[in-house]
Amino acid sequence: MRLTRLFTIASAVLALLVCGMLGRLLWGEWEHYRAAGTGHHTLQLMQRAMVAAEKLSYERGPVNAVLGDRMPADPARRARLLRARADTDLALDQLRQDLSQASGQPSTALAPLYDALGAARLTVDQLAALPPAERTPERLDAAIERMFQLVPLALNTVTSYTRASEQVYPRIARILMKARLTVELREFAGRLGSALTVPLAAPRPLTEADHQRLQFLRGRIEQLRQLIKIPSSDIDSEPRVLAAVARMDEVYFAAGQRLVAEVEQASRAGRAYGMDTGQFAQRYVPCMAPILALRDVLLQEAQTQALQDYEAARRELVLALLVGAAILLALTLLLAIVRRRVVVPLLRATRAVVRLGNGDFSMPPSGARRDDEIGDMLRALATLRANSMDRQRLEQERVRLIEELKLRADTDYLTGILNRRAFTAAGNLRLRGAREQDESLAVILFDVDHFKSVNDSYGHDAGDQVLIRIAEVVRDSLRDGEIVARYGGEEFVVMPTYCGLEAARALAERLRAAISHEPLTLADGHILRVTASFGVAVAHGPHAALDDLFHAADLALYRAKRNGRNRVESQV
Ligand SMILES: Nc1nc2c(ncn2[C@@H]2O[C@H](COP(=O)(O)OP(=O)(O)OP(=O)(O)O)[C@@H](O)[C@H]2O)c(=O)[nH]1
Repeated sequence: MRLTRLFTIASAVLALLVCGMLGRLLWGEWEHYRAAGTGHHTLQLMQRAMVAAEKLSYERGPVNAVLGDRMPADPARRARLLRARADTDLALDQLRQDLSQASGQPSTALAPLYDALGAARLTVDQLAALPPAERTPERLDAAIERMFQLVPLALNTVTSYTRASEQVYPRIARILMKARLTVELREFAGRLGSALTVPLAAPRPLTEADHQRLQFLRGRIEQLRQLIKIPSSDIDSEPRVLAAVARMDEVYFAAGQRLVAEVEQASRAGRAYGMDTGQFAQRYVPCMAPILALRDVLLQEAQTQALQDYEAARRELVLALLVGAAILLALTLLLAIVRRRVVVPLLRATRAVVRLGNGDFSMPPSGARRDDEIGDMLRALATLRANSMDRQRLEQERVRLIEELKLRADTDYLTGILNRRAFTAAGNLRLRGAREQDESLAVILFDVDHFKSVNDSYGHDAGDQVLIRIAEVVRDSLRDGEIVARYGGEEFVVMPTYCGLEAARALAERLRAAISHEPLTLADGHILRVTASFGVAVAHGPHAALDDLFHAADLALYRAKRNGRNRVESQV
């Protein structure tokens, strides 16, 4: 797998793993934050439901007062009942609104309670409209029982929300439990007061059943009191909570219970009660207020803790977001650095090595100044490149020298045209071609006339200049395929392309004329004119040999010399 691909896949896998991990972490924190928000809201709902239950309990006091009223009815008692009902309705409406808001649609959770409340109020109103004599104990019991049934309906709502809050806030579950117990305590305290409604309204002495009922309710109330007092969390030792509990003991369990005991004692002694239902309620109901005050203190503590949890969850979510963003940023930076500092230089180095292997030095390795392992590698690569370039240069020099040597082996050192060895080789090749193609091959041998006198008169260097110039003149006069060589001393040989004797003679004549007409200017300014004598020979047929051809040309040249020089002779 290519390194870039491997790096891309590794980066993607790493990024996925980190994102997954961060996603899981953030999701957990988000859930915690959302649950804390929902739980906080639920706690508020629970508080509302408790208030509604309390108002329903409270409404029974004015109901008892109205039911125990004589004729004509006391307008103050009526007005208090209407106020109590309005308070209950307001509390229920607020609870209904909050429930609707929480579920996002109109809530029907309180429908059974509303129905029962409407029916109970109707029963109370119908009974209150009757003359006191017709308000029989059975009718009064039935009306009060209907009112009793309302509180459990409201408390069901309280109970379900208490559980919901406890799930989100296990830490404050014990506080909520105690708040719930105070609501129950208030309810049973209310029932204790209501148990005296009928005897006070009649008025009549308490029956044995009344006593038993009072005994049962007192037992339940004492049980709830003990449960509330059991230390279960740090909150129990909070000064505010301790003060609220002491106030409840002092007001309800001392003054409130004493009032109930007074009625009981009066009944046992056969004395008049000295108060009717309304007067009793007026004294008894305020005694229950500290129970609700304790509930409110506990709920406030629960709210405070829930708010702290909500804030803590929010802080943790923000912190997790920041940490997540920092991790992603660090990972991105790390991958970018690894890519820039390791992967890219490695790829460039690889490309440079591959090019070096192919003899291409056009890509110098960059970053060799780096002070790390990659820098070491790039420096080694630069050294390798320099060495390879040196080696290539040496190799080219060697090839050039070999070619030069080869050229020198084939070239005459003075004139630069072919030497005798190279001409013999070329001549033999061409002779073989002539034999194969059944062609004629000619040789023109010529020799500078009286050359010794040139040397003698102007010096050996001047003689050399003459030889160089004659070679130039002849070379310039030849066409492609016609070869000229220095055969030795002042003797030259020309081999035309395949041709017969006449064509060779014509060429020899042209060369002779070119040499004789060319004025030769020496280095010292002297102008010379030299001539040359030419011998031409032609070979043909399967048995033609180069030596024979030269020999024949040499004989013709000899004849040209003998016949006066500066002329062309051919074999006979
Ligand atoms: N400067 C110079 N002279 C050379 C070279 N090779 C041969 N010679 C001279 O060429 C002369 C040839 O002289 P000869 O063989 O007597 O012939 P010639 O004087 O040309 O007279 P003919 O050939 O009969 O016309 C000699 O003096 C050689 O020394 C050379 O490379 N350079």
